[in-house]
Amino acid sequence: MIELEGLTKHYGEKLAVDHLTFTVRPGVVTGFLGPNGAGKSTTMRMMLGLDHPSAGTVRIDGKHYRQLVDPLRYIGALLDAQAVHGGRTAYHHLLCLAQSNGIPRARVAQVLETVGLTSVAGKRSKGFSLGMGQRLGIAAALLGDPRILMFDEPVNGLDPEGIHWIRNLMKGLAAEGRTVFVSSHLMSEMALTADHLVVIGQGRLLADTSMADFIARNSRSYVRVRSPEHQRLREVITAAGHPVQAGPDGSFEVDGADAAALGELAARHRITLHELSPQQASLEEAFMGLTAEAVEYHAHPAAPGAAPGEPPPPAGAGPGARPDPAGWGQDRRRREGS
Ligand SMILES: Nc1ncnc2c1ncn2[C@@H]1O[C@H](COP(=O)(O)OP(=O)(O)OP(=O)(O)O)[C@@H](O)[C@H]1O
Repeated sequence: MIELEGLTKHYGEKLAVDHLTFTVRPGVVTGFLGPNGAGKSTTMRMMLGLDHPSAGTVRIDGKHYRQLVDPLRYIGALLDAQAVHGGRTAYHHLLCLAQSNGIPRARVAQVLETVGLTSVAGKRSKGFSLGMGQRLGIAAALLGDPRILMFDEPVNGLDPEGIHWIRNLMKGLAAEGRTVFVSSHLMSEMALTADHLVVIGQGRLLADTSMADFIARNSRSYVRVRSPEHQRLREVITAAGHPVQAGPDGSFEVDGADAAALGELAARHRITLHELSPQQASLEEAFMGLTAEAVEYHAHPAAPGAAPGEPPPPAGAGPGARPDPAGWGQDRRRREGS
């Protein structure tokens, strides 16, 4: 278990991490999300004792990182896969780590096998591809057989087979009762891997909840219906008190309704349905809805006729305004009355 209490980090004037309090629990994969510059890497570095907090504490199974004897046996991490002594072979890189952390030599061959690098164990890592470097970093994280694992962008540079492999690896580690904390910008992958999410923006905690709850809270869910008796169905649904909006291809969308109840309503009025499908946003859409205001670095479409290098208009103003994806951030704010 990892417990953060009021964790804060200033870099000069910059408040990179702002009073973060949350707990990463064992037995599930916890995803760590936030826009670029939100403070994820800084938080992870402080969790590993690599950066000193300006305030607050981190406890690893109840202890501060510096109190851990042979820390690789408690917590394994992949932070910067390129931070490897490139002149050493993969085997020697891992052997040095094992020897300096009291880990038996036999473990080196085991983790090389786990990550699929046995055949290149004798090669210098400076010749490794991005994906091989990533696998070597993961091997180092697994070396001490730790109860807690932390991965910063682990699928960077991995091909689809590699992405599939790391997804199953993380799920398997969590199923063994380990604590798995992982950051990624790849939302589709995170949606398949994580059970729980911690989301930060501009250093502050925005959400700490299950994947299903996060999507339900931060996006619009509705039922799409389609019928050859379009107008009659619309009248029946409206009369039942459900607001209706036009959808694509002659369908319409009913907010806040249950698909089964709508199907029964149509059946009672002997109306044929061609479609009755509950719709829910993806994790990516929910994430963008929640973090729209916490995004630090925006891309702006080039204004027609703008000279190269001309500064873009401010976010939220004029033709260069950043679109709120499907207005979901607004929907949420309206629901919450803010
Ligand atoms: N050593 C440093 N000195 C000064 N500012 C820093 C330093 N490290 C990070 N920052 C700033 O702190 C903020 C948080 O950075 P951090 O790298 O933790 O964000 P992140 O969420 O990991 O971003 P990304 O998704 O882009 O990797 C950023 O504004 C960054 O510029």
